[in-house]
Amino acid sequence: MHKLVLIRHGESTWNLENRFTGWTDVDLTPVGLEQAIHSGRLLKAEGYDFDVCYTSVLKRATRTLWHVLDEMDRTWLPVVNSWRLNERHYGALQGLNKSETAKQYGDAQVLVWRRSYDTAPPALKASDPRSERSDIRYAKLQTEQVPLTECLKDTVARVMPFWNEALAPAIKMGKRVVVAAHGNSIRALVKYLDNISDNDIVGLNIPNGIPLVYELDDDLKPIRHYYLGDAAAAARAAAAVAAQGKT
Ligand SMILES: O=C(O)[C@@H](CO)OP(=O)(O)O
Repeated sequence: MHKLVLIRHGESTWNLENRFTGWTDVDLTPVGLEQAIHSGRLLKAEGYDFDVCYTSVLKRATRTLWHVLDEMDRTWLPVVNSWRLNERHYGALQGLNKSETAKQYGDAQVLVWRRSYDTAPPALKASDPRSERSDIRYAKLQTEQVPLTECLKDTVARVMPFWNEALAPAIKMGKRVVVAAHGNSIRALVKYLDNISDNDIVGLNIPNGIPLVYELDDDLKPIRHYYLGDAAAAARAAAAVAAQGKT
């Protein structure tokens, strides 16, 4: 039996301000930092240890991982950063307030933009100053690989090669893996792992800064999964994420 630990980053400044974030590289708030530290303490207290760590190229996730590892006295572990674990790109919504957007377009439309499987938010123009296409961290990618918007289906399509080529082989080799990523890149992984339908994935929300443990069999099929710590608090935090897009 393998254990895979997934952690969504701690609260970010734009989570606090309730803004669509996507690939915008905002930092953790003091609360987010505490959530990361708490996750590290919890993992250590529960006897977890890792051999290799994976995260995105966005600082809210990398910093979350660093603090988790610091608390576990494991800052020396190898860390692989991949853009494939980045948050889903939020297109022209990046920077907008979620509940103001719901007031303008309605709760139902914002739910579609936030949680539908295959409807992407309006795209950024490539010339928009918010576009990440000129960001040096993506310089080695083909232009079209740096999205101008994404639906979850698009995120699944770019996360899955990373699962197949990096995460799954490492887990199969017996390595203990932790992934510090984002609400929607984790939803993409969970959709695949639990074979969640396109309709049911709409209801899945991942809370900030709480380790989500997947127990996997030898074929990497999930046996069960659970949040570490207070399960009721994790459920409340997931419900609060769901409510962020309402008026
Ligand atoms: O804004 C975002 O990039 C994500 C995660 O914070 O938000 P949502 O939960 O609305 O998909």
